[in-house]
Amino acid sequence: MKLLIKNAKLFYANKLINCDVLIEDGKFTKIAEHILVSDAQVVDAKFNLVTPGLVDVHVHFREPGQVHKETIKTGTEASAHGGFTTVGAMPNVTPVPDNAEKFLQQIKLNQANSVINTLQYAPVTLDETSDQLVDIEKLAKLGAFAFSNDGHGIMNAQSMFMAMARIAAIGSHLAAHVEDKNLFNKGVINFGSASQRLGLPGIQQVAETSQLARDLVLAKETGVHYHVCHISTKDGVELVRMAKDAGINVTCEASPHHLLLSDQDILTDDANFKMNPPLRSETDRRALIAGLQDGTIDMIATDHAPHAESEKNQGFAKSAFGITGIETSFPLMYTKLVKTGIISLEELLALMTENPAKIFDLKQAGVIKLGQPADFTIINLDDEYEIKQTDFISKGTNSPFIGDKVFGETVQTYVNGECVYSK
Ligand SMILES: NC(=O)N[C@@H](CC(=O)O)C(=O)O
Ligand SMILES: [Zn+2]
Ligand SMILES: [Zn+2]
Repeated sequence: MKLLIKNAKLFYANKLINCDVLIEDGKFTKIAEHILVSDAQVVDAKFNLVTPGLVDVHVHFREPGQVHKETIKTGTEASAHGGFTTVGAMPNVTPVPDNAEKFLQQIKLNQANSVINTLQYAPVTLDETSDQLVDIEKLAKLGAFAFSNDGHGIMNAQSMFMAMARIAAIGSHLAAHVEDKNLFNKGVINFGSASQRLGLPGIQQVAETSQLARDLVLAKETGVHYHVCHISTKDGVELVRMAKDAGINVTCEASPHHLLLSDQDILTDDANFKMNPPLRSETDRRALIAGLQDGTIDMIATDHAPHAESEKNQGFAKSAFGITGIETSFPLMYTKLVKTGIISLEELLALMTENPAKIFDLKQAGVIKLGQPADFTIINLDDEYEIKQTDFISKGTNSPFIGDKVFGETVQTYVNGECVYSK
């Protein structure tokens, strides 16, 4: 089977080049200015962007347990629509895949239902809520690509310390939702002027930063690769910057919503602006942008957290935390960060492909290389379109960006040389 992509504006070796790309048996086999093959299926990319398939290390699909919010099928089809070919699925499903049997069952479900590459996180502790560690070594052997208690975090310092030591010993990765529950204050929004204005209980910034400081000390001691999920505060970015300068093995991600919105954008009691961590102040948002520009923030991750409409239309006090994000991430980042000159297109693509792949040792993802599986996405950077609720493939349409006009629509997405999304 041969597939020839003509007239690509290809992101290749950190540069954009105009060329043709040949794919044979699902792998990249030739990249050249002009390729002529008589027996290939031809796709004219029309000098649209051709990027390695986007990589997102932080998504929530809800299967098993809450398939009314999302299934692996709808989640991965939505991912393909967003240009993603590899995602890391968080383990806060029901049941939590916290032993060999449940983990293998989860992997089977993922394989049977995914149209892209779905990598599976294992939890760090039983049920994600106890202090008792899972069998880290066994779950890694069974294919856990990293460990995380996302959604809950790890309150007990000893559990965290032991988990880090064991994850370091096998060379895996620990991704942390940093939030001290004891400082959470039953909050539903950032603590500050917006929580006062709307009369809602606020989540203090120290809930994030105090636990992050603890973890950085433990990461230094154990040498583990420690990855900070959805960083949201100025002080958090500063802590990561200092830790990196001190040689601690820490990386971090930021989500499109924390980079683009602040609590000042919450004008009404609309829970499409409710997520955890919450939208912070404009000062925090700017610090995140600075962290993206100077490399303190290593990657963009969506924290795609779909919920049903009935779970999101009850105002801040009662609605679920989280927003859908996998279908709007690239266009939002491209329109609001690249077109405005805040970062370059090459920088954005690295943040969404090569960086996450390298940092999480995903050898088959994030770059276009000869011999590599042909996972790539064709993206139209020229035509503006509107983010519409009716265009989501995800079951979750809980987005604060509906109605925004953006550039960067996915034209086609390919996994192993097969088209898995076409506009
Ligand atoms: N981000 C959220 O607000 N919610 C996530 C959990 C999480 O990422 O902490 C979810 O699973 O819904
Ligand atoms: Zn989280
Ligand atoms: Zn999450």
